[in-house]
Amino acid sequence: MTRRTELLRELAAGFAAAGLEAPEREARALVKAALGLSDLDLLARGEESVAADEVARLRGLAARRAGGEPLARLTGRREFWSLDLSLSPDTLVPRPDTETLIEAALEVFPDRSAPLRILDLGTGSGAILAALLSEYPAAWGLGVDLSEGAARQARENLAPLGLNRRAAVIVGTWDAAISGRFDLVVSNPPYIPSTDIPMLDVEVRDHDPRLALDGGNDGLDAYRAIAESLPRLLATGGRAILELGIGQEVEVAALLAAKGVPPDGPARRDLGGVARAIVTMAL
Ligand SMILES: C[S@@+](CC[C@H](N)C(=O)[O-])C[C@H]1O[C@@H](n2cnc3c(N)ncnc32)[C@H](O)[C@@H]1O
Repeated sequence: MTRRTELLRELAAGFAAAGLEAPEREARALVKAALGLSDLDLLARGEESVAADEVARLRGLAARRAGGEPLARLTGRREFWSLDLSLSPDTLVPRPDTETLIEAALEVFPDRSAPLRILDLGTGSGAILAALLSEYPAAWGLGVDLSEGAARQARENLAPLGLNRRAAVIVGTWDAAISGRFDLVVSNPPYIPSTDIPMLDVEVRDHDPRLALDGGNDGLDAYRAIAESLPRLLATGGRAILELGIGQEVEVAALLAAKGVPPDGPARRDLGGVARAIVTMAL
């Protein structure tokens, strides 16, 4: 018989030996997610036993976690903007930093009842689109992704949230299949320079799809394509909000300005102080 506390200790010891940064926290997160338990279940009812088949399952998951597989990949789920999203191998794990884009949107479009037309380029799991539609109940949105698997996943995430009636997701390359204008164009494009990809943490390099990471030689390919199309995609008064990789603000601002859609000021910073969301001036 294995008690919850014993299992936690065993998994944490394995994670520490594997060099994970926060072994106890990781063990708690894995046990909670895999067994559907709360912090209270672990704290106040830690002496309860775990069934042998569950222990075996958890040991298997822990071995994968110790090998560098992110928790979100093991559970197939990730929370973004308090929305519970499903992942597939075709989707990036949405990052907390990306919530800076949602905050920027709420700042520049403060009227929550506005019937915004929203375009999310490279929608992946649909995280950004779902968060925006949940904040703007009268808005309508279109998600685009080159990956068919990601587009399918985005649709599967929008439906249980009741957002599919106000959204469509299509497969395509950036704006190729799109006509019409939008009040808000958002994108978290792939922005890692191709040659940096082998140096990324194993959790990212081996578990996020390459299509979601690779921004070409200098990391800016997607921004060039998006900047080119913004003038024909934005409606009067429209704004674009683009996520930036570390140190990309100056170059992306110049790309946008060159196409007549300059930033409205400094990029909004994420919680780590990184210039993360660049916002264009209203057209
Ligand atoms: C960094 S991920 C962002 C995913 C999601 N929006 C998020 O923030 O979690 C970039 C997304 O762009 C998509 N993508 C890459 N190249 C593309 C292209 N040429 N046209 C459209 N989408 C593309 C990828 O498949 C991936 O889903």
